Amino acid sequence: MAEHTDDATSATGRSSREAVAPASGHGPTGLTAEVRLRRGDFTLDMACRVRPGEVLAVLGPNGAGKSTLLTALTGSVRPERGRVSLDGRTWLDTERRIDVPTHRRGVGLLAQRAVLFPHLTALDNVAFGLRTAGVRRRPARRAALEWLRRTDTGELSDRRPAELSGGQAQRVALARALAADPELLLLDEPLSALDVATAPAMRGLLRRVLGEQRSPCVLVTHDVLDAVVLADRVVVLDRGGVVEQGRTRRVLARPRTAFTARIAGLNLVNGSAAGDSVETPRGGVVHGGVVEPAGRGEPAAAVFPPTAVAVHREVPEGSPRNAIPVRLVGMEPRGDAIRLRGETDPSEPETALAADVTPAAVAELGLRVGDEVFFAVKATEVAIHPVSDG
Ligand SMILES: Nc1ncnc2c1ncn2[C@@H]1O[C@H](COP(=O)(O)OP(=O)(O)OP(=O)(O)O)[C@@H](O)[C@H]1O
Repeated sequence: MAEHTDDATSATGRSSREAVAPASGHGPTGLTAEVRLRRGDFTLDMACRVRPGEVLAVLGPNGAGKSTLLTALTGSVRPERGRVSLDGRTWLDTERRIDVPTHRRGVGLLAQRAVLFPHLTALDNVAFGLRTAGVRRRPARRAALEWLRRTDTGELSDRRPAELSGGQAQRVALARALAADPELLLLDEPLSALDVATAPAMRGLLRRVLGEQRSPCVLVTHDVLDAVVLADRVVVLDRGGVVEQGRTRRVLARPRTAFTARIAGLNLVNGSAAGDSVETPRGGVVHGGVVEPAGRGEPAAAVFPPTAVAVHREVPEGSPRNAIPVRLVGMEPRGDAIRLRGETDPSEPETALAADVTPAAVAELGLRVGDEVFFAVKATEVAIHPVSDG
């Protein structure tokens, strides 16, 4: 996935460094969008930029404007003011009265539930888009079969949607969206309708195929794990505006709004994959259960909830625990518990981890901010995920 800076998304403002890029003709520049769109009492007013091959996750509470942003990008609703361009081609410019219709925007959309033609086989569903783009029947079917293989549904090519599970149908819908070689890929809660047994495999598949994509991708999700695994950058919307944005890891590690803090309630230890563990750049190792295998040395994260962490003064012995040395940098009440924040690397505050412990445990250990302690977590509580570089 692409390299980028932190601040490629900003609240709308003409003085912003993120003014819409001029049509350059110097190769792909990705998506640039600046929209103001009113729906009833609600106004979406934001700007974002997504580079070629980059995945931008859009997070935010219900009603924040995530779906409204997608309608502005697809062209199904026209913003009252705005500009949208893709690789320097203008899709929308309200000042210049340009508004390219949806069907000419080259958008591939994967929705919550697969929308497939019920009377067509999986193969014909995927080939359909290619046929309408003028590809002849046989090459279209060949390409469609290849896309089904890439989404692990090659053996389902003759089935109709009614004969597919939700997860299988979603894979076919992904194949269809990608087969059309979209200029912009939009994923609208692509995993939220899948059950807990199916979602991880689909998330892994998305990670693989998005890693190979050159078009920019906007991913709307409620699940912070989707952002961690799939996105290079995140933008957090609230009441129609951008409240946080930046590289995924940084935004989640240093949340600046209550919403982000709530959704970011997962510990992440980033490093590189080594079988059923993650090796950190400073030589630490965290063991866990592999959710999706990653090649040795690939970027990976060990993920665990603060409630799974126990705090010790000394390294706990004789149990299958990870013991991560930390310096306590924060202590605050959280419901019935106390949330401790522990810094693992003073030069990188974003590596801080959280532990939810009882007030009794804090009193018993006599914990104070500044103490050097160990955060212990059982390997069975840790999930190892391959992650984006974000
Ligand atoms: N057609 C419409 N007419 C009037 N208001 C609308 C319309 N569509 C959406 N809204 C309002 O716009 C606001 C943003 O809605 P939107 O669906 O974009 O939020 P969201 O972030 O996608 O929420 P969710 O996570 O619940 O899907 C909401 O207050 C919603 O009520």
